[in-house]
Amino acid sequence: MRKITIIETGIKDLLVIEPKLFFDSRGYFFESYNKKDFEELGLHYNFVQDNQSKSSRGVLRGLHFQMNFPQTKLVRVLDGSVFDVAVDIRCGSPTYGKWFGTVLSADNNRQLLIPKGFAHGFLVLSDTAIFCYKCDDFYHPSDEAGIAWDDPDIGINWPLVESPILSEKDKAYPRLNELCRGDSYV
Ligand SMILES: Cc1cn([C@H]2C[C@H](O)[C@@H](COP(=O)(O)OP(=O)(O)O[C@H]3O[C@H](C)C(=O)[C@H](O)[C@H]3O)O2)c(=O)[nH]c1=O
Repeated sequence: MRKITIIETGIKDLLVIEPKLFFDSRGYFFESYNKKDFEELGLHYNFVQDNQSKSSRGVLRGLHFQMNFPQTKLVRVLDGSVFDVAVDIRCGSPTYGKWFGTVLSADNNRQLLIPKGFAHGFLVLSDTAIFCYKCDDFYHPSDEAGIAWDDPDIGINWPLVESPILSEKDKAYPRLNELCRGDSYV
């Protein structure tokens, strides 16, 4: 019995994944990742690194990607809720520059499968949020890159109630049109 449901996002390869929960008098159980289920759905990834971060309400982390060592990410929320966003920056993609956002929370247990070639970020909606994710390549600090969270050409509709809390690094990222012209990154 397959224990995940796939929800299309309108952007090729970017998928929302809903796990099947098993409830009983003690609470619930679900498999947060099963390689066999993924492979039966044609989703062939070899995740090599798990990450976890905790953030307060209003924190926005992103939009990040690794330039030469791009990572597929399978992201979810263990506690609280976030508005999670992925932007297609695959040069030449028919949905290049298109964004998709969805609420990931400890209540909906939804996950977002973000393939290589996307920039990723999230805004914390709850008092705090614990965010965790699997990556299919390792962290390469010198390879980190990013796009301005408020790039007007992308036009992400962040559910902001006030200015987000950003790292100095995230405040300084360029707009997408400064990154990619034609079929390659500049
Ligand atoms: C990403 C990463 C970071 N670090 C260290 C480097 C810094 O000393 C510290 C915080 O790093 P950073 O400010 O880049 O963390 P985030 O802002 O959460 O970055 C992540 O947030 C967005 C949403 C992503 O999708 C990326 O996975 C990642 O860029 O953790 C590591 O040691 N390993 C890692 O894989």
